[in-house]
Amino acid sequence: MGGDAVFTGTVMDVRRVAGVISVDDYRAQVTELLGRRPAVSVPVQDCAGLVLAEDVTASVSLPPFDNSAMDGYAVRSDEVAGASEDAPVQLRVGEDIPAGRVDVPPLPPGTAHRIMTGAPMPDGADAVVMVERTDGGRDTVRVYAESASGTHVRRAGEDVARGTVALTAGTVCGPAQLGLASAVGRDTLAVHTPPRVLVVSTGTELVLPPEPLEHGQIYESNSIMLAAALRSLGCTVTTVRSVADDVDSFRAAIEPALPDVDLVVTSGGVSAGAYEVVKDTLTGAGVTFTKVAMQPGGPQGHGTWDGVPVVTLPGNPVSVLVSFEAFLRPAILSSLGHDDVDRTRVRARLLETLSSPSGKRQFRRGFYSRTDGDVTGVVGPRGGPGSHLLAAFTQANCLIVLGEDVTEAAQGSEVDVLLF
Ligand SMILES: Nc1nc2c(c(=O)[nH]1)N[C@H]1C(S)=C(S)[C@@H](COP(=O)(O)OP(=O)(O)OC[C@H]3O[C@@H](n4cnc5c(N)ncnc54)[C@H](O)[C@@H]3O)O[C@H]1N2
Ligand code: MOO
Repeated sequence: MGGDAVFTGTVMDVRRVAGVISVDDYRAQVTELLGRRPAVSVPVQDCAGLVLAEDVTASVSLPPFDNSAMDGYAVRSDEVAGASEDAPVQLRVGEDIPAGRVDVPPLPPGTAHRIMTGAPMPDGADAVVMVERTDGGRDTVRVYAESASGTHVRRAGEDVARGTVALTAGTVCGPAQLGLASAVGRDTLAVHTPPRVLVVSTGTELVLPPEPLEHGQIYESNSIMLAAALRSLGCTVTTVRSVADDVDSFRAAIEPALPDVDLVVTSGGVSAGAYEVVKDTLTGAGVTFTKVAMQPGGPQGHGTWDGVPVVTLPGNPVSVLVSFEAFLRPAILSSLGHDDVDRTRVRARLLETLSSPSGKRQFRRGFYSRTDGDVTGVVGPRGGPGSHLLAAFTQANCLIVLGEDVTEAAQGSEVDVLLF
């Protein structure tokens, strides 16, 4: 079937459903809420993974001076012209020039300076003969090979010219970028630093391991997942792992921490029943609660609490992780200055037929694999659509995305897959 396959299903414009917002619009709102993190000066060694908030101009050229690419002898190329095993050229050995020598004397005619890799070329020398092409002499040296002008010489500025922009704002600082920043003399860089996040799990039923459970109680797991996901983006995370469904307890758990965090992420207490502690506390107090046209992860809220951005996620564990993928991850990456905030998206052929609610974008946990000779790959679901089915998530390496207009995606049809 491959690319010829079509989805069956009815088309529905989610924007026409009262009170429901599309995934893309909601993602844009959360991204706007988080904004752009301020630029902060950070030691270079702590910048891995962060995005530059400035152009880095080279204060020195790279290399900063002409230097030797080999251990050997700095020579005048015309003096070793024609040298060979049978007709070696003999030169007097002048100075030793190890790397780091700063008082390099010029090269007199008829002389070779012993020079090491990275050491500055002496004035008068225009080539290096590798030690292997000589007898390695200390007072005089026999040179067995000619060396054209420029041979084994690394020219000043051939990598980076002083005064030019070595790295542009918006660059993601990986090992090579941080190496270059150091090489051009920087010890700090202006970068967008990740937010400090307070993660709060609400629910009177929540118990922390290893306390024994009573019937009706469950072990708390959302804060562990969220903290891990947030830390993978570099965030500093503190957690409040279990707040009872009671407005006073919720306030008491969060308000004292607000001055020290940049973002609050809650889970639970946002749907339609009684005891919706997050909704009860924050409705009309800076947070808007919405239904997003997606499954799982429908009930959502976002806004500010005493000026601090708050994102309130639904309580079901799979909804938490899918919401992180759909909203928090792109919004945080954007706040950190990343242009590319999306997971790698590929097309894959479905290994079994899936159904999806009309008018909602469905995210199914899946396992994607490349197939030989296939530019896309194949994907099969892991577990059903239920947002309580966390175990299946641990078997997944991707999310299968079924669009709002899809009610059934047939086995063999192509679907979008977001790779973790
Ligand atoms: N009448 C309606 N009921 C529900 C609706 C609805 O639209 N109308 N939406 C359903 C959907 S979809 C979701 S998702 C949930 C969201 O509910 P809440 O955000 O209020 O979450 P809770 O009820 O507090 O918890 C849901 C579920 O998740 C478990 N949970 C919560 N926190 C944790 C945690 N930290 N660790 C592990 N598990 C957690 C909780 O025990 C519940 O089973 O509402 C539906 N209902
Ligand atoms: O939309 Mo809820 O998050 O599935 O179970």
